[in-house]
Amino acid sequence: MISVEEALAHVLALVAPLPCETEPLPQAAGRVLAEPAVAQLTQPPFDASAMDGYWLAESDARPGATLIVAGEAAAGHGFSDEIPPGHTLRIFTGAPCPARPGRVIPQEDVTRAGDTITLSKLPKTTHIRPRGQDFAEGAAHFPRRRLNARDIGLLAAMNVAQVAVHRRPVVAIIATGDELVEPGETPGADQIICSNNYLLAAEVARHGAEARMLPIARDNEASLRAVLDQAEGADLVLTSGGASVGDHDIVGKVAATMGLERSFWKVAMKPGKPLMAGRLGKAALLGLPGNPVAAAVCADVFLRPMLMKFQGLETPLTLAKAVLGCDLPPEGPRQHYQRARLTPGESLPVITPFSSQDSALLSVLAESEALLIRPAQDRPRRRGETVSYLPL
Ligand SMILES: Nc1nc2c(c(=O)[nH]1)N[C@H]1C(S)=C(S)[C@@H](COP(=O)(O)OP(=O)(O)OC[C@H]3O[C@@H](n4cnc5c(N)ncnc54)[C@H](O)[C@@H]3O)O[C@H]1N2
Ligand code: MOO
Repeated sequence: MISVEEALAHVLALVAPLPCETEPLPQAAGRVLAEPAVAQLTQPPFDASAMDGYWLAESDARPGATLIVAGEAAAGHGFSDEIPPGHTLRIFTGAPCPARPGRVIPQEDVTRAGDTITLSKLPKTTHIRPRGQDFAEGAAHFPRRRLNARDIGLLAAMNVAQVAVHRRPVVAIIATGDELVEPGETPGADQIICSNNYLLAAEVARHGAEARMLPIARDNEASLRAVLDQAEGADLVLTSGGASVGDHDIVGKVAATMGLERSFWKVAMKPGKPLMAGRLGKAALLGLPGNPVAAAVCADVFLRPMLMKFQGLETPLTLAKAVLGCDLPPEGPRQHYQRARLTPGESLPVITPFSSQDSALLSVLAESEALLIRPAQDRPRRRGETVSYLPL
């Protein structure tokens, strides 16, 4: 068995960033830029008023001064004539200011009578947003993460109507097992519902990839081979079940006959021990254990980094710190990912693993907020000790 760190290095070695494609901005949220986006203009393009009020030249800015209103500027409607000394410009938020030193007095701070205003006090700020305050033409935006709504807003303001992004990875999802039926079907007496595919498809979508759900493969060579054939063209083949040592665990065997170059089989982690990975034709293959929680934990630890790398991102697993909420016994030879609850603590949150850690319990997994990580052969831990966890 190899360590989690070694296994992660192996799975990442199976992945290369996918080529880039052009996407119109409205479709770019959640995608990863393949090259810097460049601002096509300067923002704001002119000195802009930040308030509804009156623009006046700096030389006229004296408390008590009375000025004549010479014209009006609104957002989208500049005022191009000169404002002579002793005059002021009625101005609204977003309107261009005259191109000489001046300031905007909010309308609350003046007294208006007919065509004149009298200044009461002079605010400390000019209430003018200088040209280029946000960004200049040619400025680059290249966040190393999936684009969020705030990025899309910035790119739109930069007049970037389309972006170069990495292609989304296509993930073929295959469940294996004679016992499985799809949700909505009526299982026979010895059958259960296939849940792994749905959990995995949701993970795949959540991380910006495209899930291709394939039919359930039965526990025989012909069926599995036929379904694996349907994975043709996917960037990643994600199987679950049939990974262990039982007579019906045939994923490794069948994939080998189809040319799998196996990187590893079995990882010193709990749950997730029978995990396998390799290259199958042009695709990477990640063979998850069938136990639903084992599949889910392996998705958190291995699938997510793979999906990120396909999209040009190398995001290390970010572990957080918490304080143990209970005593724990020593650990065995595998790194243990314990499903746990988080509650607020003094400086760090308090983490308390659920009492049952059986890797079939989806009800416990669904309540979990974190995976407490216990190193292999960890000594007993006492309540109050600081530990690491993977947030869910
Ligand atoms: N003698 C040994 N037996 C087992 C070992 C071992 O080392 N020696 N490892 C155990 C561990 S750890 C795991 S994890 C499981 C994983 O085995 P497989 O990957 O071969 O999974 P299956 O046997 O096919 O299924 C296990 C379990 O999960 C259920 N399952 C499978 N697919 C789905 C699905 N799509 N949706 C919902 N549930 C699914 C299946 O019905 C089984 O109950 O092996 C242990 N055994
Ligand atoms: O990976 Mo298995 O479920 O360790 O429980």
